[in-house]
Amino acid sequence: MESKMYEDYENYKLLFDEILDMTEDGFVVTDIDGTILEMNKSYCDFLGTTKEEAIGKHIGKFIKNTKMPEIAATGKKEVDVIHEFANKEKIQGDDFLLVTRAPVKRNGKVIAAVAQVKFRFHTIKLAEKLRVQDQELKYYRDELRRLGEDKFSDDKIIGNSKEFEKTKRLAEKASNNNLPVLITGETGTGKEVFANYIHYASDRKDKPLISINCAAIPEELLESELFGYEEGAFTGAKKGGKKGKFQLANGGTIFLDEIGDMPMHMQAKLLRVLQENEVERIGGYKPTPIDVRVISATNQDLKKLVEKKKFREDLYYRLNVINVHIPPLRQRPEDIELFVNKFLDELNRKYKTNTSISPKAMELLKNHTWPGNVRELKNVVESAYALGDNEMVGIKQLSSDIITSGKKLSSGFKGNDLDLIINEFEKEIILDYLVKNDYNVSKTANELGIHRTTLYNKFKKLNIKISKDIKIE
Ligand SMILES: Nc1ncnc2c1ncn2[C@@H]1O[C@H](COP(=O)(O)OP(=O)(O)OP(=O)(O)O)[C@@H](O)[C@H]1O
Repeated sequence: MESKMYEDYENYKLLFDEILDMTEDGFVVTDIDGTILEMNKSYCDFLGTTKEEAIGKHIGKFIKNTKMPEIAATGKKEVDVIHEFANKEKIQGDDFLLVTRAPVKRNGKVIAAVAQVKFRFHTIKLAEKLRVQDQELKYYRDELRRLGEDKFSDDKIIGNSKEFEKTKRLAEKASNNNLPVLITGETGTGKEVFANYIHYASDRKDKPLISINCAAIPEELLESELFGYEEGAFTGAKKGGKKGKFQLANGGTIFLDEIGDMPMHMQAKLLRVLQENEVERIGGYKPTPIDVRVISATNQDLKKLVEKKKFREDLYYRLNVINVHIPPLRQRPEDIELFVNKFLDELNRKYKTNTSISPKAMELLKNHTWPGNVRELKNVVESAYALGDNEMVGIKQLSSDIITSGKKLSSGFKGNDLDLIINEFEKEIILDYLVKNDYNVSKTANELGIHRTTLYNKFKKLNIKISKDIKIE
């Protein structure tokens, strides 16, 4: 039975329009003379017109060599014929179209003509465009990987002191297997740099390296961050649940930074994951198998934490299969110069300058004890560079603690007379502070923590003359 809707012309038209606009092919309906009765959006777009503009006009206005009146006149259908455009200037790139045209008959009499236009060439071009884009994407992906490798390749890790070379060789060995690695070292020694290096030198390099700082995440969130949760696992749980870092790192590496700060109950859960090689999301009942290489790092003495019962002994042994220890900077002063030059190079490249460092300033940096290690050194170089005049980083740009700590170590004993040595040492410090403070005596006295009069007395005793011509380098 014919639906009421089909009897209603207006409803039928709406339905017809909707269907026509769904297809990417072009459709046109004309009366027997070629006046456009309907044209869908795809075809309008293709011809650079609109429905409002086209309907009621003769099709020849848009397609000069149109065959629609001919179809109506002959009453013959044409399937998938090639149509070459005469008015190319209007057409967006396609010279040919595949067209099916048919007369519409009622009681054997032609009442209209319809045509379906397949934008095949359009599609072929689109496919070609996609192929080119795909190639580009592949190129950039490879490039990114190459950059990643480059970033963490052996020679990008600064340091060639004997101690440091040992560490590098161990890390290189670690990258050839899948065993757990524990990286130890004081803050700022480059533990994260090494975790990156091990991952990108391993055959997991094309898979993710996922890092998590166990100290930075609130205790109550750590479990869901590491292992994920199912939908509805707790109030506020995201729809669809959430993958944990272990799942995200599947096939790759997880870097558990500051592992010494992991709460005891999480340590038990972590141990289970490492033993079973599977994770269970919070609120889940089916564990998921995982293949993840674990690298952890700490600046704490985990052994001591084990003794104090703050770290599980079984977990400690499971994580510490390969121990990569990074020596503090003060134990490898030979590397300091390399770092300073590298950081200055980076700044020069970034800001297109040519700043160098004075030998005296370099000497002080080499003699500083660097409690904050490489991170501290990097900050010092950056701030000295920022304070300088773009040509030279000198003592003036260094902070007083670097000058004093550097001096203490650098003033080797040059004579036998203790007073003489002390005087020489004192004179050097005062001169450095004077230069740093632009020969402002009050400021210098203030920074040295002595009275101005005392400072003047020292000038006399040490034969220091206040003049900007004083050369200390
Ligand atoms: N050998 C190295 N070569 C190049 N850059 C380094 C090296 N070691 C450290 N750095 C740089 O020093 C800074 C600190 O390094 P990183 O964050 O890896 O230290 P960390 O030991 O993980 O510190 P923390 O214990 O505080 O987390 C970074 O800017 C890093 O790029």
